[in-house]
Amino acid sequence: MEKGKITLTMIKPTAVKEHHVGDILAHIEHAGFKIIGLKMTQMPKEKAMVFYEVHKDKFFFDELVNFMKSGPVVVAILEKENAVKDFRELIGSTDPAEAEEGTIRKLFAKDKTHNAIHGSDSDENAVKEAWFFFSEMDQFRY
Ligand SMILES: Nc1ncnc2c1ncn2[C@@H]1O[C@H](COP(=O)(O)OP(=O)(O)OP(=O)(O)O)[C@@H](O)[C@H]1O
Repeated sequence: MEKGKITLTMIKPTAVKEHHVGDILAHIEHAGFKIIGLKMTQMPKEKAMVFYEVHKDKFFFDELVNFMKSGPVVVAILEKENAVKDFRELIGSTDPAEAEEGTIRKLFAKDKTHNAIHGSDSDENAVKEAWFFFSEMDQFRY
């Protein structure tokens, strides 16, 4: 797993429940990202709290954690040059009302909390988040 070339994404519970997993993964692959790790999982409250720890003092933290633990998520490690920056462009703004046309959040998000998808915000966090969800044998080179 090469820092600078990977990002971590998570398709959030509402998008999974509404059967958008296939469409979202197709969107990601068509944009040139290679899936090098992939799984469905459900985070217990403690794990969701750790994942979003940087937001623990924000007013939306409880709502965010409760939402993220509410159902299965699909997590993937994605590989591409400039993965973090390019992926954040592909997903669009946190608030879907502000997201550009054609972005994943514009297409599939409902509101700021139920915003369909996560993307790492730095190369450091991408690596950290990849190890948070995937062991060595679940990360692939091909
Ligand atoms: N003002 C807000 N009201 C409600 N929820 C919010 C707000 N700001 C952020 N969030 C929630 O917290 C998550 C993390 O916030 P962050 O600022 O890191 O946005 P992001 O990087 O676009 O999203 P993510 O980390 O999920 O990729 C957002 O995806 C969103 O679900």
